[in-house]
Amino acid sequence: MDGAATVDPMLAVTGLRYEVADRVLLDGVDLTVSAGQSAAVVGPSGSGKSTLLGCLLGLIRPSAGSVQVAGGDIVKMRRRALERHRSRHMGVVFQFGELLPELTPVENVALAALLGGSKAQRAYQRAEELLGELCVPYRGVPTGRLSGGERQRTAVARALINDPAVLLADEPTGALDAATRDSVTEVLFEVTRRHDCALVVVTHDAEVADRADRCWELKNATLVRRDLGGRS
Ligand SMILES: Nc1ncnc2c1ncn2[C@@H]1O[C@H](COP(=O)(O)OP(=O)(O)OP(=O)(O)O)[C@@H](O)[C@H]1O
Repeated sequence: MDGAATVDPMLAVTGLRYEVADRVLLDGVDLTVSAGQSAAVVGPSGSGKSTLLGCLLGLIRPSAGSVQVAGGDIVKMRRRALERHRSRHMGVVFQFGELLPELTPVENVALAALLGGSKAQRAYQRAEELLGELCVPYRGVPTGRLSGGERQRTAVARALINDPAVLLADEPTGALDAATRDSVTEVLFEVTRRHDCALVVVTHDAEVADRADRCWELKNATLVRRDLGGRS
């Protein structure tokens, strides 16, 4: 959908329901995130956080509810339209980066733009800019040779390359040591503000959850607001 930059909230989830086997994993889940804002989703293992993220990405189709991304309801979209919408308006950072280790960081980041339909010169130029902004060194060596933190910053650059309205992160610091975790956390929240994205981060990491504007716990299939040390 064009003109997404003017649509806010960038992400609006309403009445989401999903059941698997005989268990209801999501029931009446509502979540709204505006441009430049962040929401953390926490909860015990098995509570359904990955399932929720799958619904937000359009990889899992809920049995009820809507997921408005940049003004378009992805639940109602057919596969091709959904893939286009996702590539155009959503960026994802996974726990282990999910980058291609043989490609350079520039190639990994540019690839997402090329798949999104960008011209090669523009894709590579933008990839260089983003990697510079996120302080990824050695942009010409295979990504597999970078440190864990550098790889995650490359993954953040890749998530940003198509100027997404919505940024989703699944345990982005889960595989990092404490010092690296802090720098990746900083980058994630900083780019959310600078690039005016709506960020949803699923995390077990209290430090990450604490940085978000809002924190929600997935409990008994619904999202319950968690207090962040007195912040509202
Ligand atoms: N297709 C499926 N068939 C059967 N059970 C499923 C299916 N998908 C998810 N589940 C179950 O639903 C529950 C929620 O899974 P989910 O991966 O969303 O939890 P989670 O909160 O992300 O857990 P973790 O923090 O460990 O990653 C789990 O008990 C899982 O085994």
